Amino acid sequence: MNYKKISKAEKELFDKDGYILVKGMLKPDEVKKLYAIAVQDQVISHKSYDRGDANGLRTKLALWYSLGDDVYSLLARSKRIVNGARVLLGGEPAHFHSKLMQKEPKVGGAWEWHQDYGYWYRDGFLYPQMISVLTALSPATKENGCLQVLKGSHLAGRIEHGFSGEQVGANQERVDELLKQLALVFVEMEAGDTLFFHSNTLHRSDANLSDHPRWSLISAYNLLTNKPYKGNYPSATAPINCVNDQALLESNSEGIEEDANFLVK
Ligand SMILES: O=C(O)CCC(=O)C(=O)O
Ligand SMILES: [Fe+2]
Repeated sequence: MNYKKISKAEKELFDKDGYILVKGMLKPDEVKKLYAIAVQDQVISHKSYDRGDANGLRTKLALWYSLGDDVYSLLARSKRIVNGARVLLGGEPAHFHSKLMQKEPKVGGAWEWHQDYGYWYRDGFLYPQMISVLTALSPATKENGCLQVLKGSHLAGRIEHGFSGEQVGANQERVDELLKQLALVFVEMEAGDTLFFHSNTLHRSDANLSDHPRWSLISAYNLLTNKPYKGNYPSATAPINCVNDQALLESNSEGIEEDANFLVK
């Protein structure tokens, strides 16, 4: 089977726009398997916490640091994803964390405009040499609150972030100015598509008021040399133990282990 590979042209686009969308990164069988496991995964379910938005709507998420042999981690460790991170970061990546986002019908909350580096700066990463890799496990549309990105906003550098309810958001005055100049793109995705975006790319999403869930897996990578100077994030300071792209389909894992190092809220 041939799997997608990030090309030089995609890297150039990423450098210019701050993101690239890779259609069909996962084969239909793979995303079907991943989603079926995710929705019945009791460990994910009880390790999840929620984040409220300004209207009190809540998105559930489970976040863990070190990668194991569960199917989600196998995707985050797969050659195609790690190689994508390597090409786009321009060097050897390490894995910071992965999270399973569960934006349920009618209740899934909105996310304020932010840069992921707005958070990670506080976690002790000195450089924005970091990337988010979001794979849609179910279709993402305008109706169910797909991700929105401001094209080219990564070139603005890190923007000041402050608390906005339970979330951390980018300075609104700057966001408003950038909104006048840059294209706002609704990133609609089919299940199995993957979006790579720069850690300084401004993004947000609307609440999911539709009848359809929006689930996604987001893995964050840093350049291995960009180790955090504080905190305890073992996987962010070590090379990734990569697996072949076939590993996901070959795995017998039923879900994530109870003792994975989850973020506990
Ligand atoms: O998937 C979303 O709607 C936004 C999530 C996000 O940006 C984040 O968790 O940093
Ligand atoms: Fe984000």
